[in-house]
This record gives sequence, structure tokens and C-alpha cells, in this order.
Amino acid sequence: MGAVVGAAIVRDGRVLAARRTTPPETAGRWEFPGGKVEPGESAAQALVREIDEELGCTISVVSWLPGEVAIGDRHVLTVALAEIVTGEPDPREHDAVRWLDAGEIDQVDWLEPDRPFLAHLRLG
Ligand SMILES: Nc1nc2c([nH]c(=O)n2[C@H]2C[C@H](O)[C@@H](COP(=O)(O)OP(=O)(O)OP(=O)(O)O)O2)c(=O)[nH]1
Repeated sequence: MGAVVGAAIVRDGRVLAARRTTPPETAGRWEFPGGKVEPGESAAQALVREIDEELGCTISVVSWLPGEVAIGDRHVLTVALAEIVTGEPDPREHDAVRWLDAGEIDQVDWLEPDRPFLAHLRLG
């Protein structure tokens, strides 16, 4: 099983969601920015690298949210609570980002594997 990691970047009671552009079956759906862990990387290293590539900012991992969720039959998703250390999110691979507060978090069309993690976020 390949590992996929997502970052729940929280600031001022809001979490950052990013809208995918590819592949077509996931385009327009919202996710935690992140991606696949590469050989030789820890999950946290992969997350820091992916966020730098995708959003041009540096994060640090605060803690891992409970649980792991299958993505199809070949990958498994884990999600970390994270905070920005330097930079502002500037999407290079997504076509939009949004900071969602507690009342907005259920209003976007999340990828299914992400949904169980939303309940573990403490916003505001
Ligand atoms: N990044 C990310 N991917 C997710 C999430 N939820 C979810 O089901 N996925 C799926 C979508 C993709 O099938 C897969 C991750 O692929 P990706 O395209 O983001 O990873 P990557 O940047 O490392 O991709 P690549 O090297 O294969 O192009 O996991 C999520 O919250 N974040």
C-alpha cells in the first residue's frame, strides 16, 4: 500500500482546502494539499516537500490526526494537523484554495477519503 499524506493547515480557526485540477475524475473536488510519500522519506518529510511544491510555503507538522483511510485499493491516506512557518499559500497545482471556518467546512465537495478527518479538526 502506498502512503498518501495530507496537511490540515490551520490558522486563526480556519483550515486550508485546495481544489484539484487532475485527474478528470477528481478535478473540482477539494482535498488537503499533499501527495504520495516517496521511498526514503518519512511521512512528515513528504508533507513538507509537497506543501513547498504545491503552495510555495513551509509548514511544520503539529500532530497526526487519528485514523487512516483507504484510497482505492492501492493507497492509504493519513492527515496531519500543520501550521505555516514561512510564506503564504500560493497554489501552483490546484486551481483554488480556501480557508474554511467551522461553519464552512461541510460546504465544499471534499474527496471521500478526506471526510472522516474533518470531524477531528477543532476550529474556532
Ligand atoms: N494530495 C491528496 N491526495 C488525496 C487526498 N485525498 C485523496 O483521496 N487523495 C488521492 C488523490 C490521488 O489519487 C492520490 C494522491 O495523489 P497526488 O496526485 O496528490 O500525489 P502526488 O502529487 O504525489 O502525485 P504523482 O506524483 O503521482 O503525480 O490520493 C488528499 O487529501 N490530498
